[in-house]
Amino acid sequence: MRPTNNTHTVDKNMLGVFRYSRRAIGLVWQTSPSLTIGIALATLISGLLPAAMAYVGQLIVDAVVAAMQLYKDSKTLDYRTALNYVVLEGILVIATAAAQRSLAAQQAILRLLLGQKVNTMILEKAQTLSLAHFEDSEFYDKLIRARRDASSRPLALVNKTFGLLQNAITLTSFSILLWQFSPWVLVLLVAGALPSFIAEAKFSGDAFRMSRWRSPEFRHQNYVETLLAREDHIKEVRLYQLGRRFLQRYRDIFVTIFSETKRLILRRESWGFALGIIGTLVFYGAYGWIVTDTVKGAITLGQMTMYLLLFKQGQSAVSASLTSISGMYEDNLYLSNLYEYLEQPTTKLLASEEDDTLEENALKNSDLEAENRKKGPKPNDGIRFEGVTFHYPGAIKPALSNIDLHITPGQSLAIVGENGSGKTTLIKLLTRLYEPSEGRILLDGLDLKSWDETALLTRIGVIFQDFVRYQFIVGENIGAGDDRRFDDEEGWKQAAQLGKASDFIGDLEQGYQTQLGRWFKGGQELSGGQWQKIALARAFMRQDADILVLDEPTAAMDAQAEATIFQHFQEHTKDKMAILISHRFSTVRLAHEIIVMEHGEIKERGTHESLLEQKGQYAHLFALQAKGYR
Ligand SMILES: Nc1ncnc2c1ncn2[C@@H]1O[C@H](COP(=O)(O)OP(=O)(O)OP(=O)(O)O)[C@@H](O)[C@H]1O
Repeated sequence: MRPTNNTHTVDKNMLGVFRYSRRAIGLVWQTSPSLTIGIALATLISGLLPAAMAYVGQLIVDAVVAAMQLYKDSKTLDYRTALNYVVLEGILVIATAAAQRSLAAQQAILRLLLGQKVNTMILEKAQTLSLAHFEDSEFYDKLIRARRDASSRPLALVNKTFGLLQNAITLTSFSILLWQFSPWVLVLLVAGALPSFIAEAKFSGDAFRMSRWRSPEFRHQNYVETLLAREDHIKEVRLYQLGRRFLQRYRDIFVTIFSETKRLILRRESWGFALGIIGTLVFYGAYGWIVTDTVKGAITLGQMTMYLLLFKQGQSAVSASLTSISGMYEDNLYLSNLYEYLEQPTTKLLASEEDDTLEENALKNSDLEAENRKKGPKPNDGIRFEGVTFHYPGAIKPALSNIDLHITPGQSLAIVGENGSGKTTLIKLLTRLYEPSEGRILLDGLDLKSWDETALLTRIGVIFQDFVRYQFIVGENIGAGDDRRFDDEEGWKQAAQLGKASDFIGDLEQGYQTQLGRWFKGGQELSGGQWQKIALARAFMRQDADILVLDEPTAAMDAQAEATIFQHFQEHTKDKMAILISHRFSTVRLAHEIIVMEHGEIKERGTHESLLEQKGQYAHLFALQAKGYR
């Protein structure tokens, strides 16, 4: 993956380090205005106190020198002034500690709140993205990168911005004091720091860009880690004795990432050292200058103490600023990545220009009433596929070509075909997970893309072959079929009855309250067939849905159980549309209409009897399977 343009822009423009600071501060402000103000105040106080302490230090030394002189001249002992200053400095030290502790506490609290906020934003955005986004590996990398460090980076950027501000305040107050010595000292202070600043900014940019290019490798390594350590993978990895091979792969990926990272670290540190020396030399040159001026009597001993302190602290403030800047650069690039993800355009499924019929154009007008999108102009017309062709993003061959279909309420359709013939893809288009590349799909006479999403989805109940096994309690696994009745215990029971799951649920010690899966304490694992019954019950939970789709969720059951379930399913979906994908002809034959798919096209269609008469592919496969059962 190559760096994007905006990382180049940041690279070219040194002020780029502040690019996202405003947004990060905005984000922090939204999270907690009071904490933001608290942090700003604590920062300001921490910034001013060092200069005040240095100044009091000068007053102490000068008071001591004056008191010594007084004692020498008149034998009068008066150390009250000096001691008062000592007390004052003690108070300032306590104030500094208070400001720093309060800063640390507020930052820690804010980190928790901000982490939660940014993660929620990332997850909310994920809900608006299409399935294609998740299948796109580059986009997936973006998502992973955005989630990694989500809790720390924005706050780190704010802390560093404030830290930089604090150092700027400190350095400005130092400058005011140093100005009295000589304006040239200030020029030296800035000039000495410049080379290191440039080097830091450059290397931080390099480090981030490298982590960006390396993102696929990191993801690969994470994946191998999952294979080696996750409960659902370990079984197969053990039995096939793949552990050693995968571990080697894990190490190999590290080696590729490591050598380049190591080179960068070494380069960064050696340049940092070399350029840092220039800064140190300049500082100590000025140091010498102050010492000689004191010896010559141009400044007092107290002033010398103060200037030396200012110089020493100035040096650390400058190096702290450099560290902040280099860190900020990385944080900024992280934020650019976060915003790139958050600003990813989401596909709008409404109105495309090229639709033909007048009726459609009228419907797809921009002022199309929201109500019109909740029902079609021809109720009970059912589902129509009209010349539907579909290419997966990046695929050369279409997964579906030129599909025409019509299913009316009360009808059931079975889809058969070899693996990869396009059966699941057809369902993905029907459920609007993807849009057709050509042609259109209508429900009750209205194009799917014009339908209001919620209105459309409440009409469809689907159980895919890779349905989700929620690591929740049994009841919630069923309730998930209808969000409005998620906790409806009566509803769970009825649906479980229809899905033939109630018997085995009754045998579970805690019935519907049994925790499922192994992820959480006390969880109970189910057999493949039992999970499928739970999934079926979930489909039955969706009472308002009049399009029900079963994409092979019964494959782990025996043929008899599958046929009984489908029969049962049809009885309870009398005026609904039922679509079944199955490789079992004993079930398929029960459907009103059957289509046979091959390479994304419909090869044969008809009832079981008419297809047998055609003596085509269907008849051939049916005979083969029947022979197997005999
Ligand atoms: N997300 C995807 N991205 C790209 N190509 C895909 C994707 N999903 C499926 N395909 C391809 O589309 C074609 C149709 O796949 P589909 O899943 O619809 O087949 P199917 O008939 O349901 O197969 P099976 O009986 O094995 O479930 C296959 O060639 C497959 O490789």
